[in-house]
Amino acid sequence: MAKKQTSKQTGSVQNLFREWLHSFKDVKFQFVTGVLSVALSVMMFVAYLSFFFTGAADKSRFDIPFGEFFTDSEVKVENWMGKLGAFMADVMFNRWFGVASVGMVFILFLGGMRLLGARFLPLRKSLIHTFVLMLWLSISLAFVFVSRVDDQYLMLGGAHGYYVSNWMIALMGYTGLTIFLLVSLIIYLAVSFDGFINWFKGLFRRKMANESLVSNSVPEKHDESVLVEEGEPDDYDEESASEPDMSSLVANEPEIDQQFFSYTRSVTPEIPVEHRDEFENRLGDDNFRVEVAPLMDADVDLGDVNAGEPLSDYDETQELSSYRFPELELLDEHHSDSGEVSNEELLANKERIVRTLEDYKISIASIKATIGPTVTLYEIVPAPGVRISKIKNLEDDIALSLSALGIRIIAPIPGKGTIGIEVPNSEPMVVSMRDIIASKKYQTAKYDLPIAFGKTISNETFVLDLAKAPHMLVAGATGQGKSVGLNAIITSLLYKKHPSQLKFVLVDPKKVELNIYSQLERHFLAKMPDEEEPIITDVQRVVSTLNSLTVEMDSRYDLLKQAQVRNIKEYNHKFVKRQLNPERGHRFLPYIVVIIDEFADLIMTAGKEVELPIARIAQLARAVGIHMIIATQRPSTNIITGVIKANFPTRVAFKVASMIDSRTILDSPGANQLIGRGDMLISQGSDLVRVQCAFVDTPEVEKIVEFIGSQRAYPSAMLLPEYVGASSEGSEPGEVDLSKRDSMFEEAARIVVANQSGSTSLIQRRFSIGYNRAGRIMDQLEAAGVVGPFEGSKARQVLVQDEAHLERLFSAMR
Ligand SMILES: Nc1ncnc2c1ncn2[C@@H]1O[C@H](COP(=O)(O)OP(=O)(O)OP(=O)(O)O)[C@@H](O)[C@H]1O
Repeated sequence: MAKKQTSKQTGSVQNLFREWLHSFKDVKFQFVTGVLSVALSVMMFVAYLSFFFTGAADKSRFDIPFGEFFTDSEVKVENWMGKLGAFMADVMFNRWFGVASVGMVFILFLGGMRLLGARFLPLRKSLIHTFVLMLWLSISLAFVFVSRVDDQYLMLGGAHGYYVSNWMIALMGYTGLTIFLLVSLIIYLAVSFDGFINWFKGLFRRKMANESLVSNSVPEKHDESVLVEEGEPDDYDEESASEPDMSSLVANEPEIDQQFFSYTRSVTPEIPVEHRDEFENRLGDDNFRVEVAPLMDADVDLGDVNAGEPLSDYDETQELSSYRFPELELLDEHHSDSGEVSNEELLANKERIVRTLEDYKISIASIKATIGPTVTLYEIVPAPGVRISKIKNLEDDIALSLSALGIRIIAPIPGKGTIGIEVPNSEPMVVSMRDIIASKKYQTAKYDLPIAFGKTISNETFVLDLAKAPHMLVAGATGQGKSVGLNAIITSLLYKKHPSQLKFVLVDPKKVELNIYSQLERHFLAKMPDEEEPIITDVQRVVSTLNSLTVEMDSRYDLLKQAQVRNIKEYNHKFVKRQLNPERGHRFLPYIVVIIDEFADLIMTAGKEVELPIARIAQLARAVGIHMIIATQRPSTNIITGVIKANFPTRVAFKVASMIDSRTILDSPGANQLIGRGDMLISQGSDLVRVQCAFVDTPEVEKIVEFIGSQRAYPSAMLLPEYVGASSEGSEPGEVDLSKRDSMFEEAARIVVANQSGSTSLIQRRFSIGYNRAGRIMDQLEAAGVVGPFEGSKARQVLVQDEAHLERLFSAMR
């Protein structure tokens, strides 16, 4: 009884606390609090500033009793903010943290401005930094000025600094405290600022390098004075100064590479371009490290060596280095009224399950309940000799006796040998996206494309990697949570990925569902060059965008082949390590996630035209980082065809109308028994997991989009390659008018002959032109007899063997 009362009291305290938290979400409340905080911080700052000039004069006033000080109008002070100001400043300076108390004013101002909608700095980080600095500064100032306290009107370190430093001096002595303060400052800087450690190490390295250069023998060809004066590269040592061994350069030895690279980087501009090419050819196509070769060239004047820092890894985020990831505060906490399953409910359900089974002469050995957000799983161990199929057949009867919709029986639970009965909770809980994003599982997930879907039946956060999925089919009857699910997918990717690492292609024939994301155009979206709208709604545009994605896919495969890697991850790793030369068309490849809402509409209107490119992308695009998510309301076999199904191994089913629909999407029944509102089944191969989808409301998505959209962006959306329909690729060469050759015709022919590859994407890449124009040039090359006819996905055959032959062909044409 007493226990019940205590839990009731705790519940009401929790409710009060929740209400209090909720009041912060009220816009008026936020505005008023914001205005008050900013005003108070300004007043405090003025009082604080004035204290430096008026503190001495006002000091004696504080001897007057507190009540009298404030009530007696005869008592006057000098502070610019009057008695209140004098009092506040005295408290801040002398009783709290001394000069460092200004940190509190700063935080009050920042918090107030945030409530008014202005974001200068991240609030939480600023709070932590300010607090740490306040403590440190207060102790340090008190320590340094410890003997000069009594006759001063202001204690620089405040009472806090005074007492703590005195206590620490007694504890570890003056020397101990000095070391403590210095070390704590270094640790703080190292933890808080990324560049600090390198800078700190650099202090010692530079010193050591100088010493070693002065005292040791330096290879003769180096101009010692210049090297010493300009500072050595970080990892300079004698070994790297001596003649490098070519084999060590080619072998994958990162440290050595770095040394040579850093050492020779600034030499490279001195090497004639032809010279560099020679070495590049010798060492292999795309190896950035080949530029070290000129180090062996005795003619290079090393007197000009500008010993720079080692060339660090390529940072794809550099262009938008100031980009801030969305903050957790943008998401709301959604609390349903209760969401808790009472003991009574558990016991009653258990009783009913046991009784129903007994009615059918099924006895059980034990029963265990696991409470999930919307469903409770009762795990039954049947008594020996009971056939599982018998229990499964009673599904409807048990559902009837529990008078609950959406009972699902799992017989047996895979890997457990028990039978599961999932019973919906009478008061389902809403799983907030905020909780899922804040969860350790999502935060620490090392996935390439983490999707935080929601919570499983045992209340665990469910996160999957879209990069491994690798394509996803989402189905569910209208109003069962599909749109919320898509928003959860996009949100979880936005919270983890930088705009340089991920692009979305959003297709929304309904025109309303995904339109909300159009503000992300210049950060996260990809589109065709001539496309005006960032979200694709027109069916014909969808067809060309999908085809353009297949072109992008092919061109990514070409890049992977040239880089001799198997997938996007290895490719990007090589690119980041600067082992792939951007001048040879290499680029950092962002993941592309294609989301198609209402796939049924598309198939109905465009049929095979969309099905074929989708199937092609789904079959091949995984390795090159293109992933598809298609959603539909109508999971019938004419929409989700065999081809589509075979290529979309991850299936997500919200509640559907019938068992047939469930079979179409999941290959098994179950989705028809879900309870709706985000209740879903996720199938990955043979696994079927029931998950309550995280809830993210439209205003939250708007806030996230606004947060990202208002930041500095790329000049445009990522441009997909242009697509020319198959008809123009395969057009008759006779139709091409060679008197109107493209201005790049000759250059393109030379590249094709030099590479002995008739690939349109090669021309497109080399000249940075659209696919249309590159395709036209290729047709002209065919008409001129430089390349053979179009051969599908393969590059065309090159008919001209060398440049001399080509030149003869040109002169015949002129
Ligand atoms: N994960 C969830 N948790 C709680 N409630 C949800 C969840 N998902 C959806 N709902 C509720 O269901 C309603 C309908 O969801 P949603 O708009 O996602 O359905 P839908 O399947 O996309 O419908 P339609 O196909 O008609 O667009 C939401 O407004 C919300 O109230």
